[in-house]
Amino acid sequence: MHYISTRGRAPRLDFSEVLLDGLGRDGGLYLPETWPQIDADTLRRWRGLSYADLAKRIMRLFVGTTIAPADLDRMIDDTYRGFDHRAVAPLKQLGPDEWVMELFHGPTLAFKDFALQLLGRLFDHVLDRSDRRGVILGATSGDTGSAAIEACRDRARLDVFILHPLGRTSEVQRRQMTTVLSPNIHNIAIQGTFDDAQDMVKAAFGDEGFRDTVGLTAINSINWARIAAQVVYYFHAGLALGAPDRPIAFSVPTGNFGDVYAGYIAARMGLPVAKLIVATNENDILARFFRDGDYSSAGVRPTLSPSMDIQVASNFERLLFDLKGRDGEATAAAIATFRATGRLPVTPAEVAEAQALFDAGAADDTRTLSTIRTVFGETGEILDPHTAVGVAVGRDRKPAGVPVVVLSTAHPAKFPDAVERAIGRRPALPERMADLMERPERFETLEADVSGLKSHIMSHRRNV
Ligand SMILES: Cc1ncc(COP(=O)(O)O)c(C=O)c1O
Ligand SMILES: N[C@@H](CCOP(=O)(O)O)C(=O)O
Repeated sequence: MHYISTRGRAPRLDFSEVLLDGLGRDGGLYLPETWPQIDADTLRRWRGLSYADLAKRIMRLFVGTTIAPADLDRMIDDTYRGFDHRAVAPLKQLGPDEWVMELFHGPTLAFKDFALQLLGRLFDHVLDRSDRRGVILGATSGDTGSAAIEACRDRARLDVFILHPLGRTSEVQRRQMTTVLSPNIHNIAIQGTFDDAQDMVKAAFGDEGFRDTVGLTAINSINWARIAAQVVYYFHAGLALGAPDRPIAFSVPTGNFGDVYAGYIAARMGLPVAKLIVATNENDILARFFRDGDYSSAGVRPTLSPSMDIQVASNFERLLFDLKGRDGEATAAAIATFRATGRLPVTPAEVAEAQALFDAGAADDTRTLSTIRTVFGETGEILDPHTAVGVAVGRDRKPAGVPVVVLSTAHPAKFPDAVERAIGRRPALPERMADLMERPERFETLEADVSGLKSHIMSHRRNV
């Protein structure tokens, strides 16, 4: 399996290279040269596999021969053994034809653990094999950061620099990052938004000298390996509900377009997906695109679902590449126009092609709170605000006669203030995190300026 860049000017790489390189050297994002295919008979045979055994089969298609199967299998077993629920990604029925897939049973209580717990192990394996060291640089709106830190803390070959937007995460999210005092972990609060932080990460990758000097590696979903690992749970849910003999829809709370893009890949690989419902909060650039073809930037507004307070959705470029007929030049030109004018040029035919699989909607904070309240009243289940956005939009846009699985992306205890506003009770953190609010914190604050960031990394990395 080989990988190519959405902008068509970066070298073709194998999985291990893509894992370490992260972002293409032409500024593009890597994706497979061709989509692996899984036929209906194979899917039927895979019914009933454990989560880890399914992950081994799917990840092998993406990893190819660059990692020995026995090593990959061992890393996958270790990864999902660390989850708190025996089913790893359990499905819970909320109502007729409506399910939530709980993706928050990993160490940091959000769906990011599915990929990042595996990535931590993959990084170690590949760096060890080549006797190299690396610097991870990532941006977070709250959940990727803690999942990356948990996965990579105390790893001898890695330094980890995580940028979060100052004051724009929940307190639990911030503390999950800043109370990890391991010497290889460096938390930085940026005076700006998540979009500013993500731009800084991309700009640092764009400086080839810096990138090569420190051995820069990505943990955001710009890294293909992140997306690959997230494809697995779409198959897991689909198989549990009757795939390949029954199509299902997914409603996915969306910000950076990584999670729902993994669903798109599952569909491209052969999972019968009736619709992928893109559910945003008031930061609705993606909902506007899939409803009206309008991908135009607007300022980021803080909401009760802060992890989705994003208006430049990184992975959208991967879908755009397919919509543009896999033409790297055309994709690069469209992104450059978006950057220059704030509006993405797309044709009506491209929008129609996207709408064949995707639908979308947005839910504001009032709707988020009322959905948490309603679902609690109906079922006793407590949703986090991101999942509530997924349920609200899923209910609005549900295709008739098709079961909808809402991706439940975070544990409600990560957002106790929002949940309390909705139902008057604060969900408790798991016992292992009960003292989180008392633990000492460590982080630096920097301006949203990439040269300051690069100097900070040069002077704080240990791997020299
Ligand atoms: C809890 C939660 N839900 C949903 C999302 C949106 O996921 P994506 O950015 O992959 O669209 C995120 C972060 O991005 C998140 O942390
Ligand atoms: N919501 C994310 C934003 C970063 O997204 P990623 O999937 O590209 O890492 C977060 O919690 O940080």
